[in-house]
Parts: sequence; C-alpha cells; structure tokens
Amino acid sequence: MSTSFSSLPVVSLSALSSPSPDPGELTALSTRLDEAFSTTGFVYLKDLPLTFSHEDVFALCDEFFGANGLSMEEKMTLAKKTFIKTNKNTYRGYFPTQAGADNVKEGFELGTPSIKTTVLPLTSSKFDLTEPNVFHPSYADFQARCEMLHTELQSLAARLLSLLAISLGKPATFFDHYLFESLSTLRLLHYPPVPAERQQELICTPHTDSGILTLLHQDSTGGLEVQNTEGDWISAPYVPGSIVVNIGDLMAKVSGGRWVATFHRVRSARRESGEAKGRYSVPFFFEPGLKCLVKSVEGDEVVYGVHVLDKMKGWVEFQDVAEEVADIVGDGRMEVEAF
Ligand SMILES: O=C(O)CCC(=O)C(=O)O
Ligand SMILES: [Fe+2]
Repeated sequence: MSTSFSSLPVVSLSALSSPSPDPGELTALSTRLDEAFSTTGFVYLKDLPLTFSHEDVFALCDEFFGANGLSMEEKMTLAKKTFIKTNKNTYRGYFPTQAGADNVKEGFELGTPSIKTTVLPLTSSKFDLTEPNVFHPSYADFQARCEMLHTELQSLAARLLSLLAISLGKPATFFDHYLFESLSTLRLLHYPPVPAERQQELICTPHTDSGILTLLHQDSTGGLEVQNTEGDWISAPYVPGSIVVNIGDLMAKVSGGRWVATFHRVRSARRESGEAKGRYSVPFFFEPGLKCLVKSVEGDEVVYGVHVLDKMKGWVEFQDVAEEVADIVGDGRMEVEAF
C-alpha cells in the first residue's frame, strides 16, 4: 500500500553485476524493490548493469534534437501518420511538440529491434503496434546505438521482473511470458527551453504510466516530481549515474494493488542565469507482447494489445484518431475481461 514519503529510495543493483549473483543478495534486492514499489511506486537504481553511461544516452538525444541534429524537415520524414498523412508509421517514429498543451515535448520512439511477430496484428492496418522502427537513412550508427540501448534496457527490465516475481514468492520465471515478442518502447524526449515567463510551469502533465515498468534516464536539468499520498509533489532530482524506475497502471493491477502506479509530472527548470536549458529524458517502457495475456494475482486478465489501445485514447499524439482506437478496441475481436 502506498504511504506518504518525502524522498525516493535509492537501491544499488551491484548484485546483478556478478557473473553468478549470490542468491541471498538477490533475495535481499527483491525485498528492497518490493518495499520501494509498495510505498512510493518509484525507486532510484544505481550501479547499473549497462554499458551506456548517462553521457552516451544523452548523446543520442543531442544527435537527434540538438543544434547539430536533424532539421525539422528531416524529423518530419520520420513523423507518425497522425502528423504526416503520407507517412506509413503509425506507432514508432517522431512526434512534434503540441501547440497549447502542457506537454511541451517532442519525441522519437522505437520498439524492439527487428521485431518478428508470429501473430496477426490485433489492430486494423491503422495501428500496427508491431510495425518496424523508422530511422533517418544517414543515421546508421545512431540506429545501432539506439537499438543496443533498447536491448540492454529490455534485459535489465527482465531481470527486475524476475526479482519482483521472487518478492511475490513466485518462481523467478513467473513473468517470462511477458518477454515474448515484447512491444517495449524506448522514447527519446526533448523539452525545448521555455520562455522566462513560463519557468516552473508544467511541461509534462501529471499522469501515471500505463504499462508494466518504466526505466527513466533524466538529465541534470531537473523538474521531475512525484506525488505522495498527501498530494504533495516531491522533487525527484537527477542523481548521477542512476535511473528512476516506476510501476505502471497495469503492473499495479497485476500485483493486486500491492505495488503502486504513482502520479508524476515535470515542471520547467528555474532559470538561474542566462538562457534556460531544455530537458532531455529517455523513458524506456517495458511492455509485454501484443497478444500476451496479463493476469493479476487476483485472477483478472487482459490481453496487452487491448490494454494499450484503450490507453492510447488518452495520449496526446493520438488525439485525432481516438475514435478509431475506440472502434478497434470495441470490435469484439478480443473477448476478454479488461481489469
Ligand atoms: O521527462 C520525464 O522525466 C518524464 C517522462 C514521463 O513521465 C513519461 O514519458 O511517461
Ligand atoms: Fe511517465
């Protein structure tokens, strides 16, 4: 159950770096994760088993969004169909900032590299959640590094899921079926600098994440805040070398409410002097496969693709197609009880 908190716990993953981790250390680690996700729903993880440093991760953002990155014209060649009707990609690719919204961010998204699915798409051709990634043709090295980062974060997420299974008293393989044809999304985000009069205003609206687990790299700009049970917004500043990991709505349901999906938001940084900085952040959303049957400890179940299409109705980059999503979800193709 969620409790009040004034800061987020920090947990070391050093036990995972050993080629043959000590079972006692793994059990202790699983208990610490369980405690964090049961109280705050958020945790800082440090001593990460990743080959990417923070600099490596944010270099990707800079190569895409920075002053020497892609032009707006080049970015729009990668834009989702919502924004450029002649583009084929509906789910992966670029989304520009939305005028007038308090989600002042542009982003670039990719899924599992070279995903091969053995299932027919759940959706109409309008929404193929298993579609291939899109990259700019002159960005082969960028593509290789993005896909490598996706692969490393996927395997870290898989290890966290085994630890969470252990904490539930289940076998370490309990969540392994989530990995089959996983739809996990790596999202590079750029919040452009805001004008002086908009300092400390919302640039990412309060929300919970919809899926299973989110692994977030954030840069040193600051602005991420997490809501406690009193409704206070607790600052979640950059902690060097760490990522922030949080529980999504679906995982909260899987755990029967034992783990909490906590509201979070981003406010633009206070301008100390000179120019305001923009913010880079890189959330990785761990997602099961399209047809994965996700069961809760209480016996409820939902097909992941149905869950995600339903959630898409509220996502800013799909607003103009919300009705089509509703039709797809409501067309009776998947006869399952939603949570
Ligand atoms: O930019 C951030 O740090 C937060 C992003 C976020 O919460 C999200 O994309 O779900
Ligand atoms: Fe989020």
